[in-house]
Amino acid sequence: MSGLADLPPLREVIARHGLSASKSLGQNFLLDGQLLDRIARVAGNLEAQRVYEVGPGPGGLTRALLRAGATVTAVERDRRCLPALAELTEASGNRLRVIEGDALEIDEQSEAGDGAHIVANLPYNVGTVLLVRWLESEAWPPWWASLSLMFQKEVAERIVAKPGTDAYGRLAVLAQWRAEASIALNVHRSAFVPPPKVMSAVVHLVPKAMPGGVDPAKLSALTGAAFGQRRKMLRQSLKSMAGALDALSTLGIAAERRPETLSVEEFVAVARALS
Ligand SMILES: C[S@@+](CC[C@H](N)C(=O)[O-])C[C@H]1O[C@@H](n2cnc3c(N)ncnc32)[C@H](O)[C@@H]1O
Repeated sequence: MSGLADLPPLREVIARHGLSASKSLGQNFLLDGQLLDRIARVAGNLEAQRVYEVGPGPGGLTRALLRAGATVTAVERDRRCLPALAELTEASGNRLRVIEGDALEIDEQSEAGDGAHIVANLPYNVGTVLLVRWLESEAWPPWWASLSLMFQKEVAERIVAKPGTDAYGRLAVLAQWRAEASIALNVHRSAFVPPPKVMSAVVHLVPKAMPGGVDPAKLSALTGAAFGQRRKMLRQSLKSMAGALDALSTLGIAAERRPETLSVEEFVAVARALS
């Protein structure tokens, strides 16, 4: 039986299985083994850890995760990729289990198991929907141990943005409320086949230990209303949200401020008062 070291180069696998990249599935593949190892290391030491990978495609990142010693559950929508992934399952001595399906539909917690590290290189629209779902988990700490996710650079910058910047908005407040969020790695567009139009970056998020008492839906509604009219003062943008202006006044937050001047902690304090 062949092992991971004996696998043919990814380019060969892609050609043999006819895996031309599909635009509608947001497919841009990474083929450079060293870069893929660096991306896998963003998740930390994966020796004997469980990983949930979304969108393995032909399996470049999956190979790196397996090389790092992880046991991987992967969900892939494109059935054309399954034969190439089956070869990886065999070469890894069954440390890879592949589920054919849509990551937005499956019961990921029971498939991946509590404590799994989530790693994904996804089309950015699917990635942001999943990120918000993982961050808005009712149970906290959540079922996952960490998130290492590739985004287009502009989205990555919105996740880690600080108050007072143009990139600061709902995504920054939600992400930094519940996690330590950082850009771990920039990835040049030329690393992908085919190259996308924009640069990418891997964001690393680790859940924060935190007290409860804040309803994620309230924080989402609050930041949605405030940043939905980001040029307006809070007095205007929050006027139709029951209790919001009273909460601002109780907390000593001036209603004349604009949303990008509020810290994550101030948004969370208002959401707590509304929860
Ligand atoms: C950008 S490619 C990355 C492939 C591979 N991980 C790599 O780094 O080379 C995104 C992958 O996600 C898959 N994908 C897209 N939407 C998906 C979804 N909703 N559920 C599961 N997989 C999806 C695509 O088929 C594709 O294989």
